[in-house]
Amino acid sequence: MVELKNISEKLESIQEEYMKNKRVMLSDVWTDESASLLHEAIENKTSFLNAFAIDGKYIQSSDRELGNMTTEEKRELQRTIYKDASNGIGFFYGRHNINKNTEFSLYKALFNYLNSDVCLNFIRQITGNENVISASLQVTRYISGNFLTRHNDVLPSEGRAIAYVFGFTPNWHPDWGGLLHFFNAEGGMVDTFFPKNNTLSLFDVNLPHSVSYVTPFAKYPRYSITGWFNVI
Ligand SMILES: O=C(O)CCC(=O)C(=O)O
Ligand SMILES: [Fe+2]
Repeated sequence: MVELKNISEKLESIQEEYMKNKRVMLSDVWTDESASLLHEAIENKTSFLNAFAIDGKYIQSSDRELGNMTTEEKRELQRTIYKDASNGIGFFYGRHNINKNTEFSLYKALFNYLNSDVCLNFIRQITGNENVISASLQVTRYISGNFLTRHNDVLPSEGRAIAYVFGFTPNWHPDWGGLLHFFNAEGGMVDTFFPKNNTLSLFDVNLPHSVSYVTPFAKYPRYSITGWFNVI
């Protein structure tokens, strides 16, 4: 069983903040049992595929596939990824997709919970978006060298309305990167959400944002469960 804590007494201030900034970060969101079950599953029971693009083509490679590359191949891959990133479109991070066909019982329960009326009503209340009817999800892992350059999450074909990030990273140091930055329309940085454990960041898909480069000296991976609340 996974579930969020009841936070009805804080709801009004959360709503106000979301309405004002189109983003909000909540702390201590999962029940203690859910937080530790999810954390343990992400760390020990989840296989990640490394997502990146080469010449505009979306690629997902396992850690083993990347590990088996020669030094020369790795260097070439890095060069290609960095070239796109330097032009403003780049990503390199680990992901594990969860959907209605997922068999692992905890992730199945998580998918059902995030798509339940209890959870969707909570999101509708905070954001004022009454049309939210589904959630899509993935587990993500950012290790040293991973990043996601500035973008928005608008994708009409999937009806994305609100992006969410459940943080599962205790004891993160800002020097390690992996910071969720928000930008205004002029490209100025307006806010930063710091990776933490048992948090929920919610933001409007129109807000430009990025995940900063995770430095070579990051002690741990930055783990999250992330996705979108959708209107279709
Ligand atoms: O992990 C995060 O903080 C944000 C991820 C993100 O922006 C995305 O996956 O589109
Ligand atoms: Fe995003």
